[in-house]
Amino acid sequence: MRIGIIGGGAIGLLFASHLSGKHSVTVYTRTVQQASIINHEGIRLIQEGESRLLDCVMSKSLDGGVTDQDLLILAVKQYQLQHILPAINRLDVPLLFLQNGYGHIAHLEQLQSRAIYVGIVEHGALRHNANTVEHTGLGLTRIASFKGELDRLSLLNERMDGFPFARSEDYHSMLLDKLLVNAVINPLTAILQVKNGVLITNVFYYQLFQELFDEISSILEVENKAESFEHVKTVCMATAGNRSSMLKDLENGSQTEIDAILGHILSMAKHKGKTDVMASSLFKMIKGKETLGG
Ligand SMILES: NC(=O)C1=CN([C@@H]2O[C@H](COP(=O)(O)OP(=O)(O)OC[C@H]3O[C@@H](n4cnc5c(N)ncnc54)[C@H](OP(=O)(O)O)[C@@H]3O)[C@@H](O)[C@H]2O)C=CC1
Ligand SMILES: CC(C)(CO)C(=O)C(=O)O
Repeated sequence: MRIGIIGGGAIGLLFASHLSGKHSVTVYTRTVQQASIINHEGIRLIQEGESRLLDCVMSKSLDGGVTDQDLLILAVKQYQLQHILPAINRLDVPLLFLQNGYGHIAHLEQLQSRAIYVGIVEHGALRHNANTVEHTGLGLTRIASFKGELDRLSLLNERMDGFPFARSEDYHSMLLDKLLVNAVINPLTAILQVKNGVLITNVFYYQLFQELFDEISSILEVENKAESFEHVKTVCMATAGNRSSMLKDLENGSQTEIDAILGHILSMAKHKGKTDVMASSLFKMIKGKETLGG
């Protein structure tokens, strides 16, 4: 299968390196320079302390347009999507969106593709440079259909050791589960400047963690709060040594995905007339830090 991946960041390079074993992969980058590096030097994948060079991945700048793909994977940050949409909105190619949060869903209706899938990535990935990515945490990618038959997505039927895919029947609840995890862990770790696990081990931070979960789960009208709390806590403990993506973004002086995460929750709270004191305060704190450059 010909697979195009838009975005040569951590997730784009991770997917390119794992999928290139069985597929013909093209990475569409923002800059001509990155495409040239990938074409000349390949992609280096670091995993479990070993480094592998994948030299069969092609790369092009997205400015040249997308041609002849059987599947197009969107691996840019949620706030970067608006610049990509003009390049894909008339394509009739199956599309797979991998963004965190829920903000991208609003864009999907306007696309002409008859098959649109959304995924949540439970792997950890860190980009070291233009063509090197480290697979920092082995997980899986869950995929659900936004539009079109999920059965037609052949990736779901492939056995790929170390890089599994799983189907979800309901995109809304799949994205909300991940949204809840990111909405509780990411802003708290980013503001308190701690690794994920400290939210559980520090008694005072753990109280904040519980209170924020309570507020957000009420806004999202989560049905089984006890089970959902355990899930968020389990993810937090399983990723105890991680610096969350929001903390890393602030440390790097990059824009965060706060709009797609807490921003979406705040609009739901407003719409439903729910209390959002903590979420609203954290939103403003992150925005303030972004404005100061991290
Ligand atoms: N990293 C992780 O471990 C995980 C990430 N995710 C989610 O996956 C998504 C992607 O994250 P991640 O890969 O970490 O982000 P990165 O910032 O590492 O990568 C985004 C990439 O998109 C590229 N890009 C931006 N604009 C364009 C454009 N106009 N045309 C082509 N490429 C463009 C950027 O290019 P440039 O560098 O040149 O600006 C960058 O390489 C996010 O929503 C994130 O939340 C989910 C789970 C885990
Ligand atoms: C699950 C978690 C919180 C892991 O760090 C994550 O997805 C992130 O940092 O964005």
